[in-house]
Formats: sequence, C-alpha cells, structure tokens
Amino acid sequence: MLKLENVSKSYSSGNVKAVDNVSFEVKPGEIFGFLGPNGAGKTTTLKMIVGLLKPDAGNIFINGLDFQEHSLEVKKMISYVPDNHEVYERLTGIEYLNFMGDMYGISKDIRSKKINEYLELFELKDAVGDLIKSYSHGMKQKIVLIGALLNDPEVFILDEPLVGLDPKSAFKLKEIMRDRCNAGKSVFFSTHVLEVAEKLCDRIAIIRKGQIIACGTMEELRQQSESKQSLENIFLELTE
Ligand SMILES: Nc1ncnc2c1ncn2[C@@H]1O[C@H](COP(=O)(O)OP(=O)(O)OP(=O)(O)O)[C@@H](O)[C@H]1O
Repeated sequence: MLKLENVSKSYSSGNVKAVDNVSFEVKPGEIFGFLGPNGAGKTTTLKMIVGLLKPDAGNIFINGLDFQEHSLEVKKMISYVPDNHEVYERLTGIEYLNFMGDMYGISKDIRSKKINEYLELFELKDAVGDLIKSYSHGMKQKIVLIGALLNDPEVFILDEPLVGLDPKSAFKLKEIMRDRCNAGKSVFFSTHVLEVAEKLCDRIAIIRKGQIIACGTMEELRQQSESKQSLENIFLELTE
C-alpha cells in the first residue's frame, strides 16, 4: 500500500543526510509505527511521503503508483496530520473543514455527515464556529484530524498524533486507527510514545541518523536486540 525504495534526502543548508537510503513497506490493514530519536529523520520521511519534500533519490509508491509520476491521484488516496497546525489559524473550525472537503471534492451530504460524526466524537461541536487561533493545542490537533479523515484515506499518515490529546481523545484516535486497519486501510505514524507503539502497531521501523536500524513486528524486533524485553528497552539498546 505504501512503499519506499532507497529514499534519500539532504537539506541544502547542511551536510547532514536527513534520510539515507530508506526502504520499507506498509501493507494493507496494517498500523505501522515510525520511531527514532530527535532529529533522526522521521518528519523528513513523512514530508516526502506526502509530497511536501522531493526525495533526492529513490521512489515512493502508494497503491503501486509512483508519487512523482501520479502525484494528484496519490494525494487523493492519502491524508496527512502534521505535528504543527499554525498555518490554519485565521479560519474557523468549520471553514477549515469545508476547505478540506472542497480540496478532496467531497459531496455536501457525505461531508456534513462525516463532519457531524467526528465533531461529536471529538467533542468539538461547540467550538467549530470559533477561529482556530483561539483553540488549544489539543483542539487544533482534533480539527486537523477530522479534516484528514474526511476523504477516508487509503493511507492515513500522522506525525506525533497523540501529543496534546487528552486521554479520552487519544483513546478515540487509537480506535479510529484500528477501525481503519480492520477495513483494509493503512495507518503510518511517527511517535515517541513507545508504550502506545508497542500496543497499537502491527509493525514498527526505527530510524537513527537517517537510516532504518530495525523493522518488523514486536517479536521480530525482540529477535534483533539483545534485551528482548519491552519496546523501550529495545529502542534504547538499538539507538545507543
Ligand atoms: N528545513 C531544514 N533545514 C535544514 N535541516 C533540517 C531541516 N529540517 C530538518 N533538518 C535536519 O534534518 C535532520 C532530520 O530532521 P527531522 O525533523 O526529519 O527529524 P525527526 O526525526 O522528525 O526529529 P524530531 O523527533 O525531533 O521531530 C536533523 O538533523 C534536522 O536538523
């Protein structure tokens, strides 16, 4: 469903290779966690997957389509929840959701049904007429999540999605992720919350200094480490 083949990216301002020859695959029906220390290359990888950055080398495929050759078709099949939402500050919640609905060409009926359903779920109905700039971090996270769910993406891509969410909302988001995978779609997300990754993910990749140093199910990761314990132990050992 999502496939990276030998993807690399350097930033022009530095000699650092932010992402160095990265390959992995996220299968249909899978929740895939992307872990790594600060500055390891997670956000850079996510931005290339959603087309915000162009890889220097390598290929990215969604449902078998090469992103570079079929960028519009691919963008219709994915959704991205970034870790920073300041860009939408001057819209009200409902203006933003309608903007997202327009961008994805979602009909008024389906849009309004989904918006109501998710506003109810994330308890955001009362604030939807307010400017996003007045929202708390968690409320911004929720409105962006709702906007990203409107197109029912084949691959749902999230950068640190649990930061700022209260426990109830975090629980609901995890349920949404699982439901999507049960329906044969994929979820790919970065996180520093190892307990969540351990419980939620079908497979996990760990990136360090731009390179994938481990990838697989929890069981497979245990085989690749000496500690063979929790994901926290494995992560600390592998990223030393
Ligand atoms: N716009 C940029 N210009 C120059 N260097 C950058 C830029 N963005 C990221 N980098 C560098 O690229 C490397 C990877 O950064 P990236 O943001 O992808 O890491 P990350 O794993 O998402 O980190 P974190 O967990 O701290 O969010 C780091 O060395 C970072 O300093």
